[in-house]
Amino acid sequence: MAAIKQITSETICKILDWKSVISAVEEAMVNVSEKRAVQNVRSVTQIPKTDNILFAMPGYVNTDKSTALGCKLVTLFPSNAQKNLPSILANILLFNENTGALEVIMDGTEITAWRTAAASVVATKYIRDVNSQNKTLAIIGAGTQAKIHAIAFQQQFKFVKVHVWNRTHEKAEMLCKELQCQSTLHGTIEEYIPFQNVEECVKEADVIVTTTSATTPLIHHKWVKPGVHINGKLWTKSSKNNNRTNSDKNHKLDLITKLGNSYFSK
Ligand SMILES: NC(=O)C1=CN([C@@H]2O[C@H](COP(=O)(O)OP(=O)(O)OC[C@H]3O[C@@H](n4cnc5c(N)ncnc54)[C@H](O)[C@@H]3O)[C@@H](O)[C@H]2O)C=CC1
Ligand SMILES: O=C(O)C1=NCCCC1
Repeated sequence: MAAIKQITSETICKILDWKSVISAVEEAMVNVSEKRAVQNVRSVTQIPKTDNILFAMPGYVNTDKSTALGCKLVTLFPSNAQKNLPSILANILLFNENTGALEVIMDGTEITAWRTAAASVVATKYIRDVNSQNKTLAIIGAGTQAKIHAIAFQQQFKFVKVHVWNRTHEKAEMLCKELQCQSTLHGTIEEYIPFQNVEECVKEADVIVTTTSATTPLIHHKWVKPGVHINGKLWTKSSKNNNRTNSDKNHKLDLITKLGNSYFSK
């Protein structure tokens, strides 16, 4: 049996670039839709009496360009934040499609983070008229997904303002400072603004990304502009809270399009 190849996070980080990742994610979505890829529903193993979860995410793709059989194994340990570790850690296993032998184990944490933001970019690209309308992006949260969404969205769309709200305001301030420094270094002119209040953060937004682990809604539909595009990035035990927005009988959020985890309201 051939030796199993191991690809570390250092190597993965050197390889990833936004143009390739966004185009690969878009291609993967098309392959799933056109049945060139098999993507079964992930299995969820929760460790009893904890919030800790192991997800198994298998997949197979067969196109003119490539064939691959793989499985991503992801852990979600929410209390890792207090240990200075990412709450989501992932590894990806690739198998020989003729023999089933394991050939590659690669770090999947960065790939998962980039893939998730790239999926939001693709959804936003198709649902919004990105060039003429997207002036303000609002990000709810200031963790891993908040930062990577800010980077991916600015790479693709160049919003003039990026608003950030987080439960702990200092973290929103820190993220804005970090992103502002990076944009200054790159000579771009966008403004990163931390908000104390969620309503103020989202009310002018053309696109919203929710990136928290909150289990109750944080945004009320009455606060958002007509036509706003909302990307909901999350995992909860209760799928009914999955878009982290609120609506009631009199003011219904009208979901006219759903693509992956993304919603558009009119
Ligand atoms: N990191 C990744 O690669 C992926 C993450 N996700 C999902 O995205 C969401 C965020 O993940 P990460 O950014 O990795 O986590 P993180 O641990 O880096 O950040 C979590 C964020 O949620 C906020 N938060 C937690 N509980 C809250 C509450 N009750 N109310 C308001 N805010 C609260 C924190 O302040 C922080 O901003 C999670 O639901 C996760 O399952 C989904 C796919 C991939
Ligand atoms: O890879 C993904 O997609 C994940 N979604 C929810 C949390 C675990 C990873």
